[in-house]
Amino acid sequence: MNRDEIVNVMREADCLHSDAEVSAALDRMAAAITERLHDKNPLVYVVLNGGIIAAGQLLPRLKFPLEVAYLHATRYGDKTQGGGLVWKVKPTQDMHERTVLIIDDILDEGNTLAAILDYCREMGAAEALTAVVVNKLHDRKAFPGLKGDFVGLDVEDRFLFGCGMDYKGFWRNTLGIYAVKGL
Ligand SMILES: O=P(O)(O)OC[C@H]1O[C@H](OP(=O)(O)OP(=O)(O)O)[C@H](O)[C@@H]1O
Ligand SMILES: Nc1nc2[nH]cnc2c(=O)[nH]1
Repeated sequence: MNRDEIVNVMREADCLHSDAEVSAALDRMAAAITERLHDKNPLVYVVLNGGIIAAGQLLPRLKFPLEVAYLHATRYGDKTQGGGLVWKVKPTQDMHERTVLIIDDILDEGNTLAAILDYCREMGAAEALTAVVVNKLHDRKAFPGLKGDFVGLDVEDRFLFGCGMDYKGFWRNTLGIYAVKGL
């Protein structure tokens, strides 16, 4: 790890959405999730690592009974382009006949969430929905029309970090959303 590089990336980054804007988006998401799921006793899966901030911010805004669990699936590593999805931890709870909500930081190409949704449906979930803070705007989605069910903000097609998204493993720990200079 080159600490100067990590510090400079933040210093030079463009802030695309401030803490306050992300917080307002999370409020809107929580209201929409509550309206849809308040009486469903959902099983909520956090997608590690990126979903950690989204979940930490969103879950306390949901004032109804739910269960929380985690899974770990990754396809970017330290790179700015995704590869094949690697399951590090598969879901362990029985999701048969359950309403499942998947929380992640970003729907970019959507391969990650599409694979997780397929898995939940194979495991017998009654319905599987997704909540993402960010949807990246471009025409490279895994399939046409792929969308999150609950989306905070649409963001331009740049390499992002913050709010759970990392730059070489760092800077997940902000609420605001940043784009790397030149990417
Ligand atoms: O829509 P996609 O193009 O599939 O990309 C979205 C995924 O990429 C990031 O995870 P990453 O693979 O970087 O793993 P991490 O969360 O552990 O950093 C992010 O947290 C999403 O899970
Ligand atoms: N850090 C980060 N991870 C991602 N995973 C998919 N898209 C992105 C992105 O723009 N930034």
